[in-house]
Amino acid sequence: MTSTLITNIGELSTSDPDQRVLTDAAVVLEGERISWIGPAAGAPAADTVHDAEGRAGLPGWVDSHTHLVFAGDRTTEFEARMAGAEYRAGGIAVTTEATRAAGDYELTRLLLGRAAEAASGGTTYLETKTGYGLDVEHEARSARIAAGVVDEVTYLGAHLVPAGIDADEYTELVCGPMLDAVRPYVQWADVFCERGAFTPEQSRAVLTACRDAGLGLRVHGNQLGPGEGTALAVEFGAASVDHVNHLSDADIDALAGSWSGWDPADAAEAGAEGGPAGQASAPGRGTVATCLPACDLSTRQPFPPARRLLDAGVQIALASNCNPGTSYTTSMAFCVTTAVLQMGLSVQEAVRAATYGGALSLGRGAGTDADGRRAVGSLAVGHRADLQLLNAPSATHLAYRPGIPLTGAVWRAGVRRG
Ligand SMILES: N=CN[C@@H](CCC(=O)O)C(=O)O
Ligand SMILES: [Zn+2]
Repeated sequence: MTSTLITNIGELSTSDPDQRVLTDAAVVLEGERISWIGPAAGAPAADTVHDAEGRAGLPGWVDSHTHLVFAGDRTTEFEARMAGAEYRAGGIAVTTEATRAAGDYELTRLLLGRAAEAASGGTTYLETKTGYGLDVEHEARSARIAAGVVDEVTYLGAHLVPAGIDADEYTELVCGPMLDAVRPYVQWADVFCERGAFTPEQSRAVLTACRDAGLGLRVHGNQLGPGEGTALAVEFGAASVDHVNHLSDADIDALAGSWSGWDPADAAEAGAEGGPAGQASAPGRGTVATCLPACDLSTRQPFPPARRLLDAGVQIALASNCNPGTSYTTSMAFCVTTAVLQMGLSVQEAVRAATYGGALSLGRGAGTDADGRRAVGSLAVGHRADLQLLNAPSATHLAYRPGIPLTGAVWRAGVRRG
C-alpha cells in the first residue's frame, strides 16, 4: 500500500472533536486512510512527499444537501425574484417537466458535470436527492442515476405535489409504490414540509413510511416561514432538518434537547455511527440543523440563527443546496464565506460545519461502518483521507478573500484529485 506524506502545512484545521488547529503540521495518507497526523518535524517517512509550502489544509468539504439530478434552467424565475418576486415551491414543477423529458444519458451527463464541479471546489463527499421526477418511473430513474455518481442518495418524492393529482393520493403514492421503486438505490428520505408543498400531516405519513422502510430521515423545514418541520424532524429522530430560517424559541429548544448529553469525543470513541440505519441507536445523537446560505441569498430569506443554534448546543452543518431553483452553486467555499461574513460564525466554526457537520448529518462523522466505509469530514487517524490544501496560508482567507477560488490540491480517499 503506498503512503504519501503531506508536509509543511502552515495551518491544519482538523474539524476533530477538539476542533484542533495545528501549525507546521503534516499528515500521512496510507491507501485510503489517514495513518498519521502531527507536527511536521516529527513526521514519519513515506513513499512520496508533497510539500504544502506553508499552505492551509482542511478536510474536504462534505456537501450534505444538494438536488443535482435535473435538467432545464430557471433563469427567468431567478430574474423575476431579483426584481422582487417571492420564491414559491411551484417552480419545482418547471424543473420536473424538463427532467422527465431528458434521456438517461443526458441526465447522467448533467449530474456528472455538477459532481465534477463540486469536486473541483474541494467537495470530497456528496449527497444528492431525487425530487424532480415526481412519479414512480422518474423518481426511480433519478435515484438509480444518482446512486451511480454520488456518495449518499436521498429520496425526495415528497418535494411537490405534481399537477393533476390530489395531494393525499400523491402522498400515498410516495409512501407506497414510489418508495418501493426507489428503495434499492437510496439511504435517506426527505420531505418538503412547507406551505405550498407538504402539510405536517402528509409529512408525518411520509416520514413514518420511510422510517418503516429502514431509511434515515431528513426534513426540509422552516424555510419560507414558521412551521412544524423542525418539530417533526426532532420528533422522528431525523438526522437533519435543513433550511431552518424561521425557527421559534421552541424549535431551538427542541433541537438543543436532541443533543443533550451528546459528546463528540464519546461518539468518536464509540466508533461507527453506521450511516442512516444507525441514527436511532447512536447514543445521544440529535438532529443536525443544516444551514443553506447560498439559497437564503438567492431567495432573500433571513439567514438561519446559526450563532444561536451553536450557542444552544445544536450541531450545525453548512451545505450548498445546489439546485436550479433556489441555489445554483456547488461552491461550499462560498457557503463558508457567507456564514462568516453574514451569519456570525467564526472561520473555524464555519469550516467545521461544512465538513464535520455535514458528515455527522449523514451518519459518517465517526468510525467505520459494516461495509468498511470510513468516517469523513474530520482529520483523524483511521478516517478516510479526504483533504484539501488552500492556495492561502490560513482558512481565514476563505472569508478574507471572498469569491477567490482558493482550493488547490485535493485528495479523496487518499487519491490526489486536483
Ligand atoms: N425547498 C425545497 N427544495 C429546494 C428548491 C427546489 C426548487 O425550487 O427547485 C430547496 O431546498 O431550496
Ligand atoms: Zn433542498
